[in-house]
Amino acid sequence: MSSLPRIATVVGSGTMGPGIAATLARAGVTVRLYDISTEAIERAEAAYGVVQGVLAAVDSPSAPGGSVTFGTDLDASLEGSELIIEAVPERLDLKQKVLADLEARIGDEVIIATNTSGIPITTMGKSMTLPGRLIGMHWSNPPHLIPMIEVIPGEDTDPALVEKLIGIVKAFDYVPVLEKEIPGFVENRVLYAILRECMALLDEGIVTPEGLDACVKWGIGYKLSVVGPTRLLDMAGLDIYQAVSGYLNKELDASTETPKLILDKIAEGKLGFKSGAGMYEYGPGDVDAKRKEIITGLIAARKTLSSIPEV
Ligand SMILES: NC(=O)C1=CN([C@@H]2O[C@H](COP(=O)(O)OP(=O)(O)OC[C@H]3O[C@@H](n4cnc5c(N)ncnc54)[C@H](O)[C@@H]3O)[C@@H](O)[C@H]2O)C=CC1
Ligand SMILES: Cc1ncc(C(=O)O)c(C(=O)O)c1O
Repeated sequence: MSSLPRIATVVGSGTMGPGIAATLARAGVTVRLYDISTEAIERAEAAYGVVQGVLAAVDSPSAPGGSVTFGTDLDASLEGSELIIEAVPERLDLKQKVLADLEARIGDEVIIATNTSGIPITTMGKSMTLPGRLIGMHWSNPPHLIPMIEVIPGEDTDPALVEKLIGIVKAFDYVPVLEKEIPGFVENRVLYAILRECMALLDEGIVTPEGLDACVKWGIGYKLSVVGPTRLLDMAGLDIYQAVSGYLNKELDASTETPKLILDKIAEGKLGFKSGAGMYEYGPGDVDAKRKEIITGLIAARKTLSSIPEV
């Protein structure tokens, strides 16, 4: 029998919601995508069409019977749902409010998974009557293309739920990574360590944005897409790591605040693709073209990586 829920609800249809919904639907789940905003639901309906094409292109597991419906009526969206995936903005107060509100509308047996980027699950569950039903399920963006999900139980999570969620993730052919709870979880701790150093290098004028992107993409990203960091150390030699880390680690950026470079851009309204400018400037049509190039590249890379042995 499939571990997948028959009906699932995704709460929040922004950047992440449509891809999450589409991935589950393609695996045969009846998915209801809910948002508080009508405009967000309209955008999600348009995004869903594009995402479906991408899932077909990567030969994502396909089972009959799945579907996505879109709506702004919460009770209708929760009707019969066995799994709720919360994907509202990354604010603890908002998430706690949404979780408490959801709980008041559902039966005790319904599981709630949160897609938080790194807020501790235990903290989030403090607003809940049954925090045992809450678990972290952190998808990576774009969620319909990155086939790995972090599974993070909080202190109060029912242990049986951990195995259940791992079974669900495997059932749609993604790789579950079980982790102990820590702010940022594993993926974003690593990503944000890289991004902190990158922003410091740009701020100090050590390299251009184009140079940084080329260096990290080919020197680090390409290699790490084939060999993980632990195996990379064996390939390089632990003695080399000792020699370099001995003088380099103390030089690395250790700031604890968001870089000024980023705060200045945000103050100018430059948020990235969503506002037409960010780290780079975009002319008419450029954002759509870049999005397309990224998706095409990720499809090609995923196919290649899926066809080679794990090292
Ligand atoms: N954007 C990313 O790259 C990733 C984001 N995440 C996490 O996923 C969550 C969602 O992120 P995004 O999709 O990027 O956010 P977003 O801001 O693009 O979308 C959030 C959506 O939630 C809706 N919303 C706000 N309040 C709501 C409520 N009370 N009920 C229902 N919907 C509500 C908004 O209208 C919006 O459409 C966050 O916790 C984020 O940290 C996780 C992985 C990657
Ligand atoms: C910049 C950034 N921040 C957070 C996340 C996340 O995983 O929550 C991502 C991502 O790629 O998924 C990200 O790029």
